[in-house]
Amino acid sequence: MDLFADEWEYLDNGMANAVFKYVGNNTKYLHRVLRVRLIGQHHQSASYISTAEVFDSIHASFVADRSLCNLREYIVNNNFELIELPTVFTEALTNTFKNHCSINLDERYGMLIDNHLVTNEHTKKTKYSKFLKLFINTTCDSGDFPLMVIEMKPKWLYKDSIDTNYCRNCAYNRMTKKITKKCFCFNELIKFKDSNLKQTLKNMFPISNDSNNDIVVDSTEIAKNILFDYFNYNDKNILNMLSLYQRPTTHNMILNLSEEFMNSENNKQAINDLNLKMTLRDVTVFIKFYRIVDTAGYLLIDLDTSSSSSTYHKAVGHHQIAYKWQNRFYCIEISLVDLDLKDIAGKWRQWKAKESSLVAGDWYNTIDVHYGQPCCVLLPENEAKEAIPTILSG
Ligand SMILES: O=P(O)(O)O[C@@H]1[C@@H](OP(=O)(O)O)[C@H](OP(=O)(O)O)[C@H](O)[C@H](OP(=O)(O)O)[C@H]1OP(=O)(O)O
Ligand SMILES: Nc1ncnc2c1ncn2[C@@H]1O[C@H](COP(=O)(O)OP(=O)(O)OP(=O)(O)O)[C@@H](O)[C@H]1O
Repeated sequence: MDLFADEWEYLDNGMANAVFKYVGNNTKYLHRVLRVRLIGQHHQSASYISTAEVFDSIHASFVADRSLCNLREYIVNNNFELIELPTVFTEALTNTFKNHCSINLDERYGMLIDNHLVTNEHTKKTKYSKFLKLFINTTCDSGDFPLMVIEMKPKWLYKDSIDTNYCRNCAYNRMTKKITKKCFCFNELIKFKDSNLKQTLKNMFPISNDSNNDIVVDSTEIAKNILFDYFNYNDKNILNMLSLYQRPTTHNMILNLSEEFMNSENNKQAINDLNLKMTLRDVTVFIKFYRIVDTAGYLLIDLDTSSSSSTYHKAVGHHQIAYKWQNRFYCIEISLVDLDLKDIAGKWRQWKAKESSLVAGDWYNTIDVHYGQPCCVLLPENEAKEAIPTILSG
């Protein structure tokens, strides 16, 4: 056995999983995290979805199935690996980290994933909201630019109806008081009429008055410029792609769910599709930034200088793009994690109840001046179709 609890460090956890970072010397686990299931509401119920099932569904839905091929490389990039966890290891991990989380000891498997947060004691972490975090390693390995990582949970990236004032994210955040004053909305990064992408990026990453660290201020500015180029000129950007695959196939899909619909054999495909859409409405996106220089200071990637944008860019793949900004070269690398299949049989009633509360409370419409003006007004469906490519080529 080569798994030892004292070689793992607790990183974070959500509702269903805890994530541990490897800090030992075994090359097999270097730069990887281990994701294990927690004891939760449903961990002993018949509808519990195990790590092995999550792993198989990621493979079946996002890797083997070509219909979601525009997301494939953001997922393959994680190098997901299913590993069997010896009971002694899980027990030791549970004991060591019992103050942080309660691991499900019945689970036989964990998932190894590439570590996207290469944090250390020099990392400055800024949590702008529950849905947006920025990590900057203030020690610069690569030229004078630090390694930066943005972690975002963009949630629902479309509007079901153009007639409502707020999108689901804004309506839901107001209803649940998760966010009481809006600074930005992820839907503003999706192309829409009169969008002001530069202002949105400013609102997303405000420079705090007490920030006297030049590296943090300068690198955040560079990252904002690169992100502007990425969201403005790249129609196949990750948020456009998520938006495309998240959209419901019928109007009021969740509100119309019923026992009859859920129990009908004829609806199996529609139910699986909805489950996939709900999974994609709850994913995490990591965007890593670094400067490209090799040890001798030479450029590693030839850049396409014919681009119309102010920064020059070249796609190594959709998930990895090189940019030139003020005569320096940077790379962004994008990964998609937390692609857990939902327990649809156990959850659809909650989803319907949430949607009913949003509608009953008129949260999509009533304008709340304290929260901020709604500016998540998306393009009408016919124009949106033109803005977002529907050709699903690889
Ligand atoms: O209902 P939502 O939109 O609040 O989403 C839940 C998430 O809340 P959030 O919006 O991130 O604050 C919630 O996130 P947190 O654990 O609260 O960070 C879960 O992701 C939950 O999914 P699951 O039960 O773990 O499968 C999510 O539940 P699902 O609706 O995806 O089933
Ligand atoms: N590959 C990774 N590299 C680095 N950190 C990670 C990685 N995957 C997850 N994390 C961190 O661990 C946290 C919890 O992980 P994760 O989102 O998978 O848990 P979860 O229980 O599924 O969350 P949720 O309840 O939101 O669905 C994330 O917010 C992120 O900060």
